[in-house]
Amino acid sequence: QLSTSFYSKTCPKLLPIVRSGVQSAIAKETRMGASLLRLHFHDCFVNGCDGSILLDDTATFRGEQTAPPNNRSVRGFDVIKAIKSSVEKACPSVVSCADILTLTARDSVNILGGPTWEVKLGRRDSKTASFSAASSGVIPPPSSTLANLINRFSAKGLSTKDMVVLSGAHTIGLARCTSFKNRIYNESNIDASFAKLRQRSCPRSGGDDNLAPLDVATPKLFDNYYYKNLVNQKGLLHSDQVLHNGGSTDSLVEQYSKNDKIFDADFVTAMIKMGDIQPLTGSQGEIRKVCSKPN
Ligand code: HEM
Ligand SMILES: [Ca+2]
Ligand SMILES: [Ca+2]
Repeated sequence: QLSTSFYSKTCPKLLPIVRSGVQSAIAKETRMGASLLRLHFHDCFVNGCDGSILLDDTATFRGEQTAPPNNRSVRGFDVIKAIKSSVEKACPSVVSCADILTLTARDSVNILGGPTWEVKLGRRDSKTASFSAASSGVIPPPSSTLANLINRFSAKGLSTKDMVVLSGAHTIGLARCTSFKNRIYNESNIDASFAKLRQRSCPRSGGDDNLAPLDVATPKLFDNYYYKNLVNQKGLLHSDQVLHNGGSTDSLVEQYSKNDKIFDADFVTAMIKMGDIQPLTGSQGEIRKVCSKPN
């Protein structure tokens, strides 16, 4: 159903409009590339890539933005809003927010030094969002075991390999102290000097919103250092280090740590698969005029 040429007649300028919006957002703040990539992941894992995460809460509706995996953590809504308004000027009521979000994820990866690929388009927007689905554990928490990560991705039709390679998105961006505190104080499969370094800005008590880079080596570049860190026991999240902790995914992590080309190629394949999760197509859903609310 989805196709790379979906808007080629109806909105021929779409791709350059989105790319320049992402470019200027990243020029203002590098982290925004990471935030947009994560937003797409958190959209796709909750009832498919349908823009549901973009819907704001109202007095009578609680959507996904305040669910535990998202609350005080996901960001980038203003950038999506600005890009959508440029797209609406060029082609009113034609392009879905779900597709715009998918394109921003692709452009973010590429602008920060990663690969690019052709994005399949034609997703439509949901008319609602689900606080309960977003809170149910479909998006795995950072305390996850390897078995839980494998299961959660498998439930979305993604393989263990897809899970390991998509986790490589943690080559960019930041995490809050609360997401890694237990690991840096209580775990033993962590490089001692790395744990000390992170403890400096993440105290045992308090500081929960203090930020640290997910990739200690090259936090602003989309590369394979995430995997090199894991081999050296410098994964920030518990859910990062379980990918290289004597289990079934060690060899894949080692392969990606040594070969950036294979990482890029497998990442592209897995991103396309993730973008294919349960899209609304045809006459399902709608094309929102504003991404934060249903028409
Ligand atoms: C494998 C399971 C995953 C877990 C358990 C996980 C967990 C997390 C956590 C806890 C954070 C930090 C949030 C905070 O402290 O505010 C984070 C950040 C991030 N995640 Fe994941 N994640 C996973 C997979 C993914 C995937 C598949 C992608 C994208 C393809 C992704 C992209 C990101 C990015 C880019 C950031 C940084 C965001 C920013 O700086 O704004 N993650 N993730
Ligand atoms: Ca969704
Ligand atoms: Ca990096």
